[in-house]
Amino acid sequence: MKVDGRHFRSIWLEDDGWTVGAIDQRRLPHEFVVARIASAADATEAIHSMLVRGAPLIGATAAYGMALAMRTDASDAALDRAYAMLLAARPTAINLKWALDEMARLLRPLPASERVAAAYQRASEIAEEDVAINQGIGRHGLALIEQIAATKQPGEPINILTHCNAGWLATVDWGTATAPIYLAHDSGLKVHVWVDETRPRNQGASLTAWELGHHGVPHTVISDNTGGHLMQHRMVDLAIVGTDRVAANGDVCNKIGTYLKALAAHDNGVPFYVALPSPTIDFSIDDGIRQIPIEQRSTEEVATMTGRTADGRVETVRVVPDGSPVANYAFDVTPARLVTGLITERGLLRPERAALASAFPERGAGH
Ligand SMILES: CSC[C@@H](O)[C@@H](O)C(=O)COP(=O)(O)O
Repeated sequence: MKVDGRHFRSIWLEDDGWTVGAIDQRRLPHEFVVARIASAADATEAIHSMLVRGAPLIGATAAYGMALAMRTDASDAALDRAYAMLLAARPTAINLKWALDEMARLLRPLPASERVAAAYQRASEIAEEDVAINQGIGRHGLALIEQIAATKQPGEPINILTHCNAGWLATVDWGTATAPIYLAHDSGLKVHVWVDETRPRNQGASLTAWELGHHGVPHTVISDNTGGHLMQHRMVDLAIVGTDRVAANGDVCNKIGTYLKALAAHDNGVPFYVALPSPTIDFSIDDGIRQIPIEQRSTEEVATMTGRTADGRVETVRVVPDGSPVANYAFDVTPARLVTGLITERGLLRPERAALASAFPERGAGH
């Protein structure tokens, strides 16, 4: 997508043909800084520190991380070490394991002399596939938005609520939840997005609002507790969120607070859709609530807030009294029964195993 007239993806191979560039998402929206990833350790740290974040982008970064590892040492032992190190970078987004498994399955049978070129090739394909998948999600989600648009009076906006950042910054390009929104906006539909701020790291306020603003999509940032009120007053036509892992039974894991939005949507008859690329499906588990590992992050994220002062300095301040215990659960799981539908690259699906398995037969059970 465009930033100040220049086309950017969230991650790319640099012109030198081996280092990887990425937008440092920890610095947005205050500063636009490009980071250089030059080793598997750099890639691991980029994922762990949330320089890059969002399930599909974590997967693409890990794939490039494997390629960087092979460039240094293409032995079996180095492959195993890089796999284990990258896998441990973050626990919840299954795209990380999916991408590492893709790389390992390809590289293990090859002689060491062929591994570097093959790894870079597959990592670039994974990135390109993500872009194509998101465009597919966009087309199917656009049809949904068009249906709602047909029920509106001329000039009346379609109000879409989203949580966290499932935009182009969370993927290689386009985003998952935002792909239908960008296509709808670009096709001339009058969309307006309610952007949940998404404490504690404020991915909505810092990243989604930044993206939508740069693309000219009308939006309003709201505190995380506002969605229920808006839904009661018919101010939300549709909710679309992203996800970090969908269990085979259709349970959806996403950024903390998603479950509460789904409950409010259910109570108010608001359609609640989840946009996902197929690598986000974990066919190996059947109970998202009990089986998906929920990342617990530093309590500092809850106890502090970072922002820009009036004179332009970026500062972090404490908002919790010294001595008060703090907990920081980063994700929650929305049960499939609260999900109206899944927007995938192969169309809208019911959140259940049979629908997922028949849409993605090549994934089989457990892959
Ligand atoms: C297309 S991204 C979907 C999810 O990964 C996104 O909504 C989310 O929860 C990201 O969490 P984050 O902790 O910022 O990596």
